[in-house]
Amino acid sequence: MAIAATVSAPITSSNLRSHSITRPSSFSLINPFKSSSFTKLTTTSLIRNPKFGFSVSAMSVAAQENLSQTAFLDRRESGVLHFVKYHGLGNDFIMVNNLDSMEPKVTPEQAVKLCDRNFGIGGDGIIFAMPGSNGTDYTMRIFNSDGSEPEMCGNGVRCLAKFIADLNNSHGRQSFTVHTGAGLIVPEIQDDGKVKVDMGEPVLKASDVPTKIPANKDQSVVKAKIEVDGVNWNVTCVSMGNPHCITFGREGGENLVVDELNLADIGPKFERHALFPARTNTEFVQVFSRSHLKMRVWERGAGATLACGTGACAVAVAAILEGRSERNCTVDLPGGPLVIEWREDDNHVYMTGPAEVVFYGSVHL
Ligand SMILES: N[C@H](CCC[C@H](N)C(=O)O)C(=O)O
Repeated sequence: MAIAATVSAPITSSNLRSHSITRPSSFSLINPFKSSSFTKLTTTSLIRNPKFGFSVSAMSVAAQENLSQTAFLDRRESGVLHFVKYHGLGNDFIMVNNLDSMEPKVTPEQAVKLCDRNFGIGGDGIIFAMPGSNGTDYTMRIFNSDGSEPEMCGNGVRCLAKFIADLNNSHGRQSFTVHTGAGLIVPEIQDDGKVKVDMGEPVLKASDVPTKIPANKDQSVVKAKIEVDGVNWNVTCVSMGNPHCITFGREGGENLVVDELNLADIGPKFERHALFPARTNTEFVQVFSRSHLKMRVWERGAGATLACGTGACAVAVAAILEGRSERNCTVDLPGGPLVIEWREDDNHVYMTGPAEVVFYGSVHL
């Protein structure tokens, strides 16, 4: 599959005029950053744009049309995938409008190539907005950047909510019901543009996480000990639809200083540990106070990411189970903070955070 990505950055007609034409090309560019309307650029040449360090292509500006910014996603050219890039605190996804089918438009093998940050678009995963099922508004499926398919993605479902609003050209407070591998998930776009997500109930039963770590009397794994590469770690295991192994430190050691960890070394050893039959996401946590935690994450199927929404939820649950945190807390991730609440009355976990569009583009599959 040859990927020839056309990428549009925050460009305006002014900075297009200011650059010399370098070589001909023939692909269409989307300028989604016009405030109220959609300007379709047709191109016959490539313009090098030193301001953004990569090429944009534009030759003439077609008449402005009052279409949604994502109208180009409706264009159908065989072998071309139109997408929108979103991120949630730097955990970034290629978003695909898959509303016309329950079959993903991209295979797991293609997802690996598209997520490659040198030879593809780049991303921690690719997310498909699909028709609803079991009475929900939508369905979300996701492929990790290694091509594996997880059950759920917290940052991703916030991005999905904003993507759907974009597709519908709808604004303001709105919520959707989304069917996922973790069951029903309900994201709500708030007045300030952040997204609050009802992430459902955490799963604590060891065999459902799943983990083979010997469980407590109540079938959960809380403050258990596992040996990883000759070191004993204290861990608590939680599923948010996907498996999470949370550690606040080594056995007998002081509290973790997470910035000192070599994630690339220790992360894969947890991810592929024999005690996690479906592999696991692993969160390393530092406690600042009973309402303020800091974490780094090595994600199953994606490696070290800047943020993990299900991971932040699992961390809050583990901290509460270990008596380290209140039910409302802020979890600092490398990409920014998430606000998490594990509500006693419905046992649901709620996560609030941002989701931002980065660019629109099209690639030849
Ligand atoms: N890599 C994860 C899925 C993405 C989770 C993360 N990005 C989030 O925001 O929850 C897994 O295989 O379970």
